[in-house]
Amino acid sequence: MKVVKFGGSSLASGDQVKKVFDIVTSDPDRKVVVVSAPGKRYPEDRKVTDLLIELGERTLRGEEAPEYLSAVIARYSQVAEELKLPAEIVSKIELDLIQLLNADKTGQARYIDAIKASGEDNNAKLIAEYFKSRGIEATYINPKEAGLLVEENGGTALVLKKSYENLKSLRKRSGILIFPGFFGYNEASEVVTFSRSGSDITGSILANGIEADLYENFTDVDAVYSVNPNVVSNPKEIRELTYREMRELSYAGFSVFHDEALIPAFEAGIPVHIKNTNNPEAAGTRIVNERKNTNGPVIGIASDDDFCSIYVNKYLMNKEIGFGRKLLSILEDFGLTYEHSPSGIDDLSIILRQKQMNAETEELILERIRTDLKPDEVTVEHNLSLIMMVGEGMRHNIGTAARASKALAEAGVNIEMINQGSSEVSMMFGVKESQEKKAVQALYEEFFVGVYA
Ligand SMILES: Nc1ncnc2c1ncn2[C@@H]1O[C@H](COP(=O)(O)OP(=O)(O)O)[C@@H](O)[C@H]1O
Ligand SMILES: N[C@@H](CC(=O)OP(=O)(O)O)C(=O)O
Repeated sequence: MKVVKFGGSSLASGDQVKKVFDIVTSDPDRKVVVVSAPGKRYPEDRKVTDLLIELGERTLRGEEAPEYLSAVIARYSQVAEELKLPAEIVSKIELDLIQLLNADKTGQARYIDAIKASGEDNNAKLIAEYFKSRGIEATYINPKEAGLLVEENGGTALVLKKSYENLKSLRKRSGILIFPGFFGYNEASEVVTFSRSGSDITGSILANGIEADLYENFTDVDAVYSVNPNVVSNPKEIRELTYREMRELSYAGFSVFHDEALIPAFEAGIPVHIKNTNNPEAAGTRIVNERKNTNGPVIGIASDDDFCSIYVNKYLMNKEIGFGRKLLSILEDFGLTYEHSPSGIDDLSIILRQKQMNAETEELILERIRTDLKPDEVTVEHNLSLIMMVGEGMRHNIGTAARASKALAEAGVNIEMINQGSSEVSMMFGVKESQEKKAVQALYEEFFVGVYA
C-alpha cells in the first residue's frame, strides 16, 4: 500500500489533475492520495494558499477584498471547467469560503488557519469528484473524521502520536482516499495548519499511520538535485540519500521536500520516493535509512539567506558557569529561536533568522546582554547566508573542510564563520548574502564537477 502526495504545482490546472489521475490509477497500490491547494501555473502566478492568506488577513482587518475572493474562485472554476465537472462544485467551494470568512474572528490565528486550509480541503473534494466522474471509487477524507490530531507549537501544527493509531483504520476503507494536506485538528476541533509547504508532512504522517510500504512525493522536478537548480543550471541528480541527509538539506534550503516530513516516515522505516508528475518515468530520488556511500564526501549543498549573528565576546567566558544558559534565556524571554551557536574560548555567536527581530527588539536584547552578562563586546552582524554541505561520507573523509575553504578562498568568498554539526554529516559556512550564490557555485564546482560524470 502506498501514500502518494501531489504538490501545488502538480494540481495547478485541469491538465495537471489529469496527469495525477493517470499516475494514481496506473498502480493499484496507490491507495491514499494527499493533495495540496492549486499552486503556480507559471513563475509569476500566485498560489491559492497565498491568495487565501491575503484574503483572510484583509478580512480580519475589516477591509473588503472581493478581488481575492474572486481570484481564488477563478482558480477552482478553471480546473473544474477543464475537467468538465458541474459548476455546482465551484458554487459549493464559494459558499464554504464565504462561511469561513464570516466565522468568529476572536482567535485570529485559528481564523486564518481555517481559511488557509480550505485551499487543500476544497481541492481534495474537487479531485475526489473528478476521480468519481471517471468511474473510479474515490472518497474525500476529512482529517478530523480520520483522527489527524495536532497541537499548536510555536504557531504551527505538531502531530499528536495518537493520530497514527487513529489513521490506521483508513487501510480498511475501499477505493482511493483523497486526503487534504497541510492541516489537522486540535483537541478543541479547530483547524491548525503546518508550516508552509506542509502537505509533505501530512503525507508522511499518513504513510506512518497506514503502515505504507512507500511514500511517493510527486513534484515538478525529475529528482532532488545536489544543489538548488535555481542557483546552478543542470545540477547532478541525487539517486539515493538518507533521511538524515535529506532532513539537513531540506532544513538548509532544499525546498523540494519539507524538513519536518522526514521524521514520521523515518520512525516507521518507510522509504520516500520523490518523483516528477510531469515526467513520471524519470528515476526520481529515494530517501532511505542507509545508502552505499559511493559518491565522495558531499551529497548536497544547500543555502538560505536572511540570518543574523549576535556575537558576544568576554575574556574568560569559558570559566564562567552558566554564561551560555543566561545568554540563551535572554533569547527565550524575547520568544526567539536560534539555529546555531558556534563558540570559542572567549566568544560565542548565536545565529538566528533575522526576520524574528526588528531594530527595536534587537536594541532591547543587546541592552539585556550588556546588563546581565557584562560582556567585553556585543555586536550583531546582519544579512548573512548559511551554506550547508551535507553527506554521510564526510565522517570518513579527511580534508573536506580544507577543500571547501580553499575553493571559497579561490572564488574570493570571505567565510564569516564555520560550524561542523555534531553528527558530522554536515558542515556550515556563514557568508555575506551578496556572496551566497558565488560560494555555492564554487563548492559545487569543487565537490561535484567531474565526480559523477
Ligand atoms: N536541490 C533541489 N532539488 C530539486 N528541487 C529543488 C532543490 N532546491 C530547491 N528546489 C525547488 O523545489 C521546487 C519543488 O518544490 P515545491 O515548489 O514546493 O513543489 P510542490 O509544489 O510539488 O510542493 C523545484 O521546482 C525547485 O525549484
Ligand atoms: N499549499 C500549502 C501547503 C503545501 O504543501 O503546498 P505545496 O505542496 O504547493 O508546497 C502552501 O503553499 O504552503
